[in-house]
Amino acid sequence: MDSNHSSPVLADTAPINNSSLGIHSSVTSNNYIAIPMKKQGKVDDIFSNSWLDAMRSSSPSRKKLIKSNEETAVEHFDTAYLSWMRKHPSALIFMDQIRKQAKNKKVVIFLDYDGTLSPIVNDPDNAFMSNEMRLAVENVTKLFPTSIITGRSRDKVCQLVGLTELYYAGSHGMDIMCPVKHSSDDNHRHYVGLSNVQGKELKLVQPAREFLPMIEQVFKVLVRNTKGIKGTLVENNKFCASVHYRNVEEKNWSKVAQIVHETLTDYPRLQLTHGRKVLEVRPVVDWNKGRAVEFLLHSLDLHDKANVLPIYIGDDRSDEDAFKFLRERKCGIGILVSSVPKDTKASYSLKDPPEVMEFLKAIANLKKMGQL
Ligand SMILES: O=P(O)(O)OC[C@H]1O[C@H](O[C@H]2O[C@H](CO)[C@@H](O)[C@H](O)[C@H]2O)[C@H](O)[C@@H](O)[C@@H]1O
Repeated sequence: MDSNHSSPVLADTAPINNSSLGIHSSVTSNNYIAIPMKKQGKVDDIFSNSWLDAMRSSSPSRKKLIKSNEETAVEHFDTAYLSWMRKHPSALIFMDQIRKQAKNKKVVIFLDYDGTLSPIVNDPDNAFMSNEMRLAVENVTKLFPTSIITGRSRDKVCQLVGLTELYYAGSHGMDIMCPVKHSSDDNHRHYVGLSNVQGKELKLVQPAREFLPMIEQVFKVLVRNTKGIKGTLVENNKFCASVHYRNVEEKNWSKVAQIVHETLTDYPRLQLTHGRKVLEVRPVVDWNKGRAVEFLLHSLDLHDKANVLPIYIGDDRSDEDAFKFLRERKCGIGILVSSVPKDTKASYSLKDPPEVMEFLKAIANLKKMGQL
């Protein structure tokens, strides 16, 4: 691979038309789903098709070993994974290529939390990062400007990460705490206030602030409406509400989808995105993890393409907005964390959080040895 952007660009839209029902929904490359303004026809059909497909594919598990004979256990899936890795090579194996791209540039690190720094677990409250990972992140923050960009609320992720020398963007980038900008700030309209954290003056930027009461309301409605479905968990992520179905029996997934769908018909200013076994309800605003990366680069005065190399590591569909931003910017490295082949705009891949940790250690070592 000769550049940051040599993997194929994906088709922008995978249309899902239920035109016979008078409903036109589509999943875009950003994974936003248009919510039909009014219900028509048999809504059940919708959930048995597009939504359910998206729900099933949201967090695929690795296929089990299939023994082809006594001696060999062939993991058929590996063939597909290896072929996918030709397009999205391992950032660890291709570290030297990354080092060359970063040479004489200021590296800026962006990290997603769940599935990137912490393993995916059944209970979101138990998604802890290991102490070794925390140390690896801490070492990186001492060498490179580093931000965490997550779907979780900013408060929650600050608590989970527990490090102060980095910047946090919660609610898929809609709640950013970052340095006070030195030069012109074209996003000043999103500015909410100043905060003093351990003697450092930081500013708070919340582009969807007006939606706060609406999200609080829809959160309560979703909790009430999904109460009867065993295993459902609704999480309040401040500027979005996440409806988890990881612990719901698959036969009930269509019920979860239907409830979320019906709830959203009362909220035309909210939209739905899919994450890993989670339906994310968020405001219809032109803001996402990609916009957050762009905003942070400006706030850190690190938007100069000639001298700065942003590296973004994430595992989920919402991270695709950041990968897309870097790809379109033609400067930056997107790394998808996945142990299965996935459509992505990232250039490189890492298999799982332990590999992310190895990558963070490796890039920190290169810097310490003066090779970056
Ligand atoms: O942007 P992220 O940091 O990746 O956050 C996305 C969502 O992550 C969390 O949910 C996911 O991880 C859980 C814990 O491992 C898992 O149980 C769940 O199935 C995953 O979807 C978090 O709980 C959500 O609020 C975030 O939006």
